[in-house]
Amino acid sequence: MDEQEASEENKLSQDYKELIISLPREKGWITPYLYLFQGFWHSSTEIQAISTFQNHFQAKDSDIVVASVPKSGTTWLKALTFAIVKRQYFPSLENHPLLVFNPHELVPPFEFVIYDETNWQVHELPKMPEPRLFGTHVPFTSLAKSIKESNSKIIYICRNLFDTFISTWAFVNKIMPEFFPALPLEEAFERYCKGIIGFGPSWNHILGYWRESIARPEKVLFLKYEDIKEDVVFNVKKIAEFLGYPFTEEEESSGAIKNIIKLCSFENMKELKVNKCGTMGKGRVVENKHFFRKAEIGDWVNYLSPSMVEKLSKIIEEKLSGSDLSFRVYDLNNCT
Ligand SMILES: Nc1ncnc2c1ncn2[C@@H]1O[C@H](COP(=O)(O)OS(=O)(=O)O)[C@@H](OP(=O)(O)O)[C@H]1O
Repeated sequence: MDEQEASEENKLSQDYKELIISLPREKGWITPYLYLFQGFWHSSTEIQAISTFQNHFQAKDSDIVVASVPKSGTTWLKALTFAIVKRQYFPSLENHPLLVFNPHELVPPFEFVIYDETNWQVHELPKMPEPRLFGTHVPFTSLAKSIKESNSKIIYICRNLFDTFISTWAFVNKIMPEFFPALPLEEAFERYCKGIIGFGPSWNHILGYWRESIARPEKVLFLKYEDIKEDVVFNVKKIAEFLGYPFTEEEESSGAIKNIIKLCSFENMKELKVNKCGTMGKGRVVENKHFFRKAEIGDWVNYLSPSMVEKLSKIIEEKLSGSDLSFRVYDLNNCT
């Protein structure tokens, strides 16, 4: 066992060490290994956090869970959800929490904050004002049972997998521990195509929430990054209605929707001090600025070779076939 692996393993309790050893494993992107747990690839510390979450989390009917594939618009959707749902308490944009907190702090993730051994915020749960807002990258099948059985709501965001892959690869290379070698694009791509990425295979993650949104449309709202970009007003109204916080005509005419959109826009958020200079996490400290890169549709054209595009296109076509699900891969506004 090398030094990095040992340091990951040290964070685990004995029971989890035994579980982890029994799982299939592959080389990780920013951790020594990813392990196949309940059909998806996770780091060892994520598995411990997910299991604790599954065993202990008690959902309330008023809870809202922002779920996503990593690097598909989570930060944006968390900001929009917080601004929409909590607008009664923060009607003014001049002293809004989103101006001084990163969206991941306001909508904490189960697996990286609440049930993560290093950050451990379980004691905060009883203090959270309702509706409680949570984030997660955990696949639908691995969510705590009480979320599925309660009347809590889930809003899910995903993004075309070409941009999601590039966004992930760029992010990983920025937050990589110094002693870790840089991850070449080609190597990352091969692992991605095999589904070996944290919380992957990404297509199975997407299909899990997609199918649930069809079976229970009142429970899961399925959103695509590209659709929100194309018509953000329509989607903000849709999110508000789905969550049970619709905008009144008066709010609409007074510019409440436009204000929320502006507050949560990439251009605004990226320039805030908290997002330029702030950090998050205790174990692996991540600079908030890395959550804001380009926010474009189709940036992948600058990175992927024709053969890579062909390979990933075929995989996506095969994996999503029969699901009635497809993605826009170029920004139509920038197409000539
Ligand atoms: N406000 C806002 N509006 C639109 N787009 C935004 C916004 N904030 C972040 N981003 C872009 O989203 C990408 C990061 O994805 P996530 O937020 O899902 O990352 S994470 O999973 O929470 O780490 C990443 O995309 P890329 O730029 O393509 O890498 C971010 O730039």
